[in-house]
Amino acid sequence: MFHTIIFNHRISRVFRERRNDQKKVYSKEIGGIRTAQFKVQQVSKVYEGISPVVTLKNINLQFEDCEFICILGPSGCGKSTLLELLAGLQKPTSGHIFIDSEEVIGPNEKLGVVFQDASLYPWRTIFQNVGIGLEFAGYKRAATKLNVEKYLKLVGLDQFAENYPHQLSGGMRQRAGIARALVSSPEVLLMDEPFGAVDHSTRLKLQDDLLEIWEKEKKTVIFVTHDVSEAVYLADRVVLLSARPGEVLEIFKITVPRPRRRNDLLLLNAQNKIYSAIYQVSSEENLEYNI
Ligand SMILES: Nc1ncnc2c1ncn2[C@@H]1O[C@H](COP(=O)(O)OP(=O)(O)OP(=O)(O)O)[C@@H](O)[C@H]1O
Repeated sequence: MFHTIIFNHRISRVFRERRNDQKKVYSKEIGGIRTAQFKVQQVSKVYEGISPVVTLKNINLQFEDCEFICILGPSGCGKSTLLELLAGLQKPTSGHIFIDSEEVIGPNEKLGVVFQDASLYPWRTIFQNVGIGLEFAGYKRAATKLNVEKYLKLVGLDQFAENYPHQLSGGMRQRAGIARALVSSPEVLLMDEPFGAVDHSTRLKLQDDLLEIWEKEKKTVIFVTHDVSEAVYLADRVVLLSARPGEVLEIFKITVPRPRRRNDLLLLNAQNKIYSAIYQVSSEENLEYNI
């Protein structure tokens, strides 16, 4: 709920501020294909307090257009913090994040975010939840309706537009969260363990659905997970973070052709390579990975 309030408050402010000067360009591209140059330069994050928590250290990353990146790491290594920095929901203590050479200093309409708990308003229907960003941005009802319907269909929820979140399963609520993030045509989709709270078979189905959406929508996707098999199945590249303070330990390029089969030996090999890297570090430095 904390995420929901912060997210919606900041998003609505940003949308309102930019509405007038960007509306023309933005409406042209709504529903269309937009991609971005997205990079992270020397980013560190320290949470100040009685005992400051150094969470991320010297992160350098560059994301390619339409790339599917998974950020993998042990519990508490700073994955969610990194995603919140990328989303502009928090500021780095040092370093910079750029999208299309514009520094990310707050929520940005080029970035769509999906959290672990879907963060839907319980008093709004699924249609109203998905359309909330466009509503705040002042889009005309007809344009909003067209886009919301398009994305509800894409995530398989067109029959549930008038339902309320409590009338949907956890997996369906996550789909609604994905539709809400996509409806404003972001260039980058940021996902923080979006399937962490659903059962195993729903999770596998959602992974396949997400890949199908990604193929159709051509977005850069940055997906946080602590599940090695999920990362390897989804990603073009897997960024492995160390235990806190999170540093980039290794980046694995997953070259297994798509569509992938879960029991493909090449995928299993890729998983083993990542496990080896994790265990090597664990035994050398006594790190604990909850994977
Ligand atoms: N707002 C905050 N204030 C102070 N410390 C924080 C804050 N948010 C996170 N932390 C600390 O930063 C560290 C990283 O937290 P974060 O949630 O980013 O990790 P994570 O890798 O996503 O963990 P998990 O996989 O368990 O969700 C933790 O030690 C956490 O206690």
